[in-house]
Amino acid sequence: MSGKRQDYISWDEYFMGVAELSAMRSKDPSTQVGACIVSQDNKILSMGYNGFPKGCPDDTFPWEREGDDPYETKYFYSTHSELNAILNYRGGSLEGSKIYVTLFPCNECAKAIIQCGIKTIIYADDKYGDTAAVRASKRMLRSAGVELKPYKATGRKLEVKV
Ligand SMILES: O=c1ccn([C@H]2C[C@H](O)[C@@H](COP(=O)(O)O)O2)c(=O)[nH]1
Ligand SMILES: [Zn+2]
Repeated sequence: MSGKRQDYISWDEYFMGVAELSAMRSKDPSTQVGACIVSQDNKILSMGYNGFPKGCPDDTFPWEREGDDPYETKYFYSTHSELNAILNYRGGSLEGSKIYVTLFPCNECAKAIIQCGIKTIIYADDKYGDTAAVRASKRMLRSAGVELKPYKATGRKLEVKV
């Protein structure tokens, strides 16, 4: 046999795969989200997943979605995957980069994405697409000229042995 392998994964499969793998680090019992920021020349710049900030332990802060008191729900505390990926970056500017996300970014993440100069979003799931938060997100992103690309799933199962 000669020549290169033919069944290697595509760039999109690679980066969405990294976003999916990042999501597997999330402790959120209902929705695990992962993000992978990539340069224009396909270098991985940063990654993130949804979770509580440093110093806010996973075992003492609440993971509940609902409750009489919002103080005891996760929403006040969880840092979204996209924001974590942006904040995790230590290299300078993210201007012109792309972000692969397993879930379409909310309005707060959209603001951060726009302001740090990310120009393309490749997203897998859009399960909250009908909510005001995601509609507002799309409104801002479109207005700011950020390209929104649904990820075209290939159905390939990526297996890693660890
Ligand atoms: O843009 C987003 C939107 C949401 N997330 C995180 C925040 C939460 O941890 C979960 C959503 O939980 P639900 O139980 O599905 O409401 O997803 C994010 O990381 N990025
Ligand atoms: Zn968000």
